[in-house]
Order: sequence, then C-alpha cells, then structure tokens
Amino acid sequence: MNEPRLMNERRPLRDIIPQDDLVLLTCSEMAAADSAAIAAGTPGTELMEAAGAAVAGTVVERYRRQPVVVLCGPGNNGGDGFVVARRLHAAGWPVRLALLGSLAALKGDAARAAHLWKRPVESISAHLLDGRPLVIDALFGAGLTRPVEGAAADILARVEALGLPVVAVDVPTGLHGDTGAVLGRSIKAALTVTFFRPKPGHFSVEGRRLCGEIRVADIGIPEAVLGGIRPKLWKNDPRLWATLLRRDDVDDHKYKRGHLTVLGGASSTGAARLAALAGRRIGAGLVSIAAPRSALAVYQGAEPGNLVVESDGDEAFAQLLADERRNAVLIGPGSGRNERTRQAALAALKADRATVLDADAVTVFADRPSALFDAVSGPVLMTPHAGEFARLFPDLVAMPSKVERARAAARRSGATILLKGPDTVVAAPDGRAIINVHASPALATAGSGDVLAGIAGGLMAQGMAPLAAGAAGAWIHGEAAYRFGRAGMIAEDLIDCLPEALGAAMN
Ligand SMILES: NC(=O)C1=CN([C@@H]2O[C@H](COP(=O)(O)OP(=O)(O)OC[C@H]3O[C@@H](n4cnc5c(N)ncnc54)[C@H](O)[C@@H]3O)[C@@H](O)[C@H]2O)[C@@H](O)CC1
Ligand SMILES: [K+]
Repeated sequence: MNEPRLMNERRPLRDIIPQDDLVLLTCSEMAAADSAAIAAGTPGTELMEAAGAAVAGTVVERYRRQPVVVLCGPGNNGGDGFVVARRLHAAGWPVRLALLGSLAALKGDAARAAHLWKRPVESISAHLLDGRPLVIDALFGAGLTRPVEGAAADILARVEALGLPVVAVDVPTGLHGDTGAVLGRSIKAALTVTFFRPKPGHFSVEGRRLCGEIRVADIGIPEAVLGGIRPKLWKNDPRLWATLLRRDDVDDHKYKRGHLTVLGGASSTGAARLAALAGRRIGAGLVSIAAPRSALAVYQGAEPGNLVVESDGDEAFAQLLADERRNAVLIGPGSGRNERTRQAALAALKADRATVLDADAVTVFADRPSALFDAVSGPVLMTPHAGEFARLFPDLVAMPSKVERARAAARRSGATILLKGPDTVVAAPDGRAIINVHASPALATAGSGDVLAGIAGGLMAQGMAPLAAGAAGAWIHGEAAYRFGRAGMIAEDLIDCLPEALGAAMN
C-alpha cells in the first residue's frame, strides 16, 4: 500500500487574520486618523476635549481626591493637559497648571483649550511639587522630535527623585511613540492614557518600563478610518492566528500533521533534541532529526519519539528532501557553524520547503548574507536574537525602531524575521508586523530559543505561514513560561508546559 500523501504539501500556508482592535498606530497614522475623523465631521477641539476628559475621568476613577499638578507642553499634548486641568478642577480637585513656554505661542486646538482654563498658568518650577501632588504629564506626546532637555527634563528628574505618582497623557514624555526609544529623558508613569489605539512605543522594552498601566480611550474617532489607513502592525494575540492551529479531525493521520526535519549537529546535540521535542509537542505529525554519523548513536539513544536519520556531509540533506512529505525544515539549533549547515539551509530553500532558520543557520551566512537572501523564495522564517541579527544586517542595527529594523530585514532578505527579545517582533517581507509582549523574563535561559524554533517549525509543518507561525510560536512560548509559573524554569519545562499553553491559545 502506498503511504498516504501529505495533505499540507504545496497547499497555500495559512496566514494571520488581521484584527482591528489589535492594531497599533504609528504617530503619523494616528495623525491621519485624527484628520480623517475631523474630515468626517468631528472637530479637532472635540477630539481634544474627549482626550482630556478620558484622562480626567480615569484619574477620578483611580485616585482619591488630592492636589494635582498638570505639566503642559507647547503642543496638542499640552492642550490635552489644559482640558484635564479644567475637568479635574470642575470635579472639585485642587489643581495647579504649569506651561512650558508662553501662552501666546500656543496654536489651534491647544490655544482654544488654554483659553477655556480661567485659572492661573504658572511656569515650570520645582515649587510646583511642594506637597507631593499627583502629576499629570502633558509635556510632549506624539510630536516629540528631539531629546527632552532644559526645564522639562529638570522637572521630570525632580518628579522622579520625589517618587511622585504620574499619569501620562498619550505617552510618558520623552518616550517616542513610534520607536519606543527614550529621547533625552523620560518619566515613569503609574498610568498612561492613550487615544484610539496604542502606539508601537508603548510596547518597546522602555515603553513597558515607563508606561505603567496602559488605558486606551475612545475619543470619538470612527473605527472606519482604519480602512483608509490600512495599518500593518498588531499586538500579538491568539485571535490573530488561533483559528489556524490544527484542530483534531476524525481522519487525522500523522502525515496530515506535517513532517518537520531538524538538522542535528555533531556536538551540541541537545539543541536539536529540544527543538524536535517542541515540534512534536506543538503537533507536528512526525519530527525527524537528520544526524551526522558521528552523533547518530547519541540521537538514537535519546527521546524515542524523535525519528533519527543519517545525514552526513554537505550533500546529504538535499537528498533527504527528495521525500516530498518532509514539508518543513528547521536548521540552526546546535547544527554547527559549518559548511554542512550552510548547504542544508540552501538545500531547504532550493526545495522550497517551509523553513525555519535559527542560530547557526543565520550565523553561517554572516560573511556573505546575499548568498542567503538570493536563495530565499518560499516560506522562510528566520529567528535571530539581536547578536545574530547584527551579523546578517549590520547596517540596520542603528535604526531606533525594532519594528522597522525587523521590517527592513524582512524586505531585504525575503524571509519573515522574528527578532527575539522581551519585545519580540515578527515582520513579514510585505511590511506586516506583530509585536509580542506575552513573554516572561524566565525565558532568558539556555535552550529556550531552541524550543521556540521547534515550536515555529512544528507550526509551519502543520501549514501555518511564517508570520503566523512566528507570532503563534512567540505567544505560546511565552504562555508556556507563564504556565510553569514558578522560579527555576529550564527549557525542558517549557516543553512540558506546551500542551497547556496550546490549549490556552485555542480557547
Ligand atoms: N487632533 C489631534 O491631533 C489630537 C491630538 N491629541 C494630542 O496631541 C498630541 C500630539 O500633539 P502635537 O503633534 O502638537 O505634539 P506634542 O504636543 O507632543 O509636541 C509638539 C511640540 O513640541 C515641540 N517639541 C518636540 N519635541 C520637543 C523637545 N524635546 N523639546 C522641546 N520641544 C519639543 C514640537 O516642535 C512641537 O512644537 C498627542 O500626543 C495627543 O496627546 C489629542 O488631543 C487627540 C486629538
Ligand atoms: K505626555
């Protein structure tokens, strides 16, 4: 009897399902959303009033009545501050307001908001902080263009030194909404109220440190404006990809669940074994390790459910891929920085397999990255950490935005890039990108990356496209760490927790 054909093979891979409520908007996209809302009939003053009202409302909800100082900047972020001050004062709170710059220099909506504030406008000075007030930071928001210095930096330093509670309007001053980098100096907020949609900067490592709790307020911008903006960045969540995870089917057969082939190395054999186990746990029907003769016995004596095939020398991997049922390939974890790894990667790309390139498979192309990029044509996910990324894309490292770094690398290489870290970004060559913050610091442990590569490879074997597999992999990886839920986690524990994590993603 012939063995059943693999069902996934040569079928289009299943891609993410965009969700409007998970969209993140850059500052210029947000400005476009404001403009579209204004064009659709909501005046800018109303948007600003709604923004300030949302901040004031949140403050009243979260804090007991107490003295407040509102620090206003020279633009519309400051304009929001004037609204917050007026509304808190109306609610009976003791409010002082200080403006950076002169009232006469305010323009447009901000000038109108200032006009409605009938009480004193002070200048920024340390005396404002006498009596330890709650601080509303409305100095700079989406319009931040250069480092925060001078009086603004001084007062923020003072607020921080005194440990005063801070509520940030839109973003903590100094945090760049797009890049998530700090320009000059910033301030740690307990709460950040942003408008319509979060911005990428809220989810950078710095952003997560500085924003505190993030509340996204509706300010009356119609959802329909997103249609015109066509955003391409989402916050990772199972709703983007959970429906793509394979559900059990009555006529399931292991070949229908894909066959992941992992290149095993000669010395660091643990990495490929961890990846292979993760690939099986995540649901690949078969996972085999292509092992060099010298290490065959090691792999054969290990986990009995991993298939082990001999694959020695530079050409052998290409021959393995003559079997079309090997629909997905993972190369890199412990595979060795050598010609065999390099040739296996090129063979996988040539054979157009769903391919995950990690660790050594990234590093072996450092001397001539174009040899890798030229070979990419099919579905490829590359999963570098920052150091591996720098080897392949040295000129992109200086870009301040991690999302843009990953996007540029994806565009150049033709592969989907999963750039690891506490704020993992997955970016596809067409510009779609996903930020994952569903990750625990406990993931910073040896072998954790091998597990992630195995999960992604297993998901691609089951028919997920690279962006979906990367996003799902990063989330499930994070969820597994949360599920372990105590100190002392090692990579093997992550694998044990995968079934529960997978279950959580599917619910
Ligand atoms: N209609 C709208 O556009 C709305 C805007 N909103 C608010 O408006 C904010 C954006 O307003 P803007 O675009 O006016 O920007 P900002 O208020 O963030 O700041 C802009 C001004 O600050 C200057 N500036 C930038 N960085 C500086 C630095 N380091 N030191 C000194 N000056 C600096 C700029 O040259 C500009 O004059 C959002 O963050 C949000 O709070 C909300 O009111 C909702 C509606
Ligand atoms: K701010």
